[in-house]
Amino acid sequence: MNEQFLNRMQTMIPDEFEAFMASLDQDLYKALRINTKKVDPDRFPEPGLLGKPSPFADHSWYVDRPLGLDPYHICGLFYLQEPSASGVVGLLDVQKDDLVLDLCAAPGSKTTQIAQKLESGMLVCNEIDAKRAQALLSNLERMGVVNFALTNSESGPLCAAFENCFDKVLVDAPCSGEGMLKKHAIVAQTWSMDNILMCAARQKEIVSNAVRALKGGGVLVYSTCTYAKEENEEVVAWILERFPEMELVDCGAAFGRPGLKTPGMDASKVRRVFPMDGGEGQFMAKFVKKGDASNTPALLKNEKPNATERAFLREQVEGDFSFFHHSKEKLFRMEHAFLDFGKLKVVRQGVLVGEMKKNRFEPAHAFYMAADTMDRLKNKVSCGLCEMDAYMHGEQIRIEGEPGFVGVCFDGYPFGFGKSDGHRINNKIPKGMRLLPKSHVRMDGEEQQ
Ligand SMILES: C[S@@+](CC[C@H](N)C(=O)[O-])C[C@H]1O[C@@H](n2cnc3c(N)ncnc32)[C@H](O)[C@@H]1O
Repeated sequence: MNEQFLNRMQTMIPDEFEAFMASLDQDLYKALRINTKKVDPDRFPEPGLLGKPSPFADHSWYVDRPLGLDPYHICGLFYLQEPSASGVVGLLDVQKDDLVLDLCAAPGSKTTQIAQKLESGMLVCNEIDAKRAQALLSNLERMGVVNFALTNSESGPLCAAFENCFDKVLVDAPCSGEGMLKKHAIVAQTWSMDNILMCAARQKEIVSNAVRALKGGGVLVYSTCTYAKEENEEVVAWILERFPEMELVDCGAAFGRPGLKTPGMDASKVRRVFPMDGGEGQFMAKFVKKGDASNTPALLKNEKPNATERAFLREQVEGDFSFFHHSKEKLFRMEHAFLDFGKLKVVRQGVLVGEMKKNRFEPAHAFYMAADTMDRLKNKVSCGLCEMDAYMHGEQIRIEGEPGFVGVCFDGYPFGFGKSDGHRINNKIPKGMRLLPKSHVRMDGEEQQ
């Protein structure tokens, strides 16, 4: 371990340094957050998985094992989220009709948490790294998020295009990641003061853009998963000095501890979590933007599905949808009007329903995963764990039923779709999502690869 890092920690928390060092030898804190859009937390089907409730967020529970291959995880009933990370979104105080921007969103633990709080509102989540944006998209689909746009942009142009537009903005900034020491050995190997200072400069740039995108009266939350003061309290003090319109407000968290005393900011208003507090490490601060500057973002014209698309929707789902948009041959839907992003790179906006191929309509995986249609699907088949395991490995399954497209479910929860010939379901799980040949779904509750 880097000596300078250890010296800094000793200075930062002299009375608890030994406890901090001991925490480095303990297992990582693990937790899951129940997806309230897909399941009533009181009816979570695997209560045996849940350890103690996490103090950081509602519906978040400590767990004691890896659960990435748990069937309910694949169905999107929960998200595996480091417990202290789940404390950040509560500070945003998301209202169901808010327009929210998550500027640094991949892989999506906080963005999917924000989405759970929205109803008629909408989430714009952004990720600068194209590869990480794909991982984020996969999590958004798995969790069944409907009203979202995922952009792949630098923070500057995105925030300039949406000046004074957002009710809430989250900057979960790229940081030196000292709270990830145990998870990623690389953090310890590459620790340096230069890196901390580089991160701090980048954080200030991202926050400056975020302030621009926030409406007057709106809330900005700044968070990191590092302990370095230069990236935490000192960034907060810098924001207050640079942007007089930003007011630091008490983050109102009932967990963790106050920040470190720092000139130019009130450390009692921000929150820190160290491993001694029940999570790996998180810093968070909440600001309100003074004034009433407010812009309404430009919208795209609502489009109508064509006759083939309409026939598909009628055949598959009870009830109606509100907003549609086409891009080339693809059809997307949302329960919020589509936003106009102009020339910005949009990876996805809304639920991909499917695509016209010649004169046929080929549905998409995301369509069957959406949380708001789960109980409205007309054609679905249920399989047991062995069949799900086979299906997730790309095999066909034998189930009698009506020919045509069907949602394929485990315990009533869709995890994909297929095309039935009346006897067998032809596998339509996207290739990139299939399990590796030797991996198994939840054998003895363990992930095995
Ligand atoms: C701490 S991670 C975000 C974690 C995420 N909020 C979550 O809870 O799952 C920070 C993200 O910021 C992205 N990032 C890196 N440089 C950036 C920049 N200059 N502007 C915006 N985002 C950046 C990284 O690719 C990374 O995905």
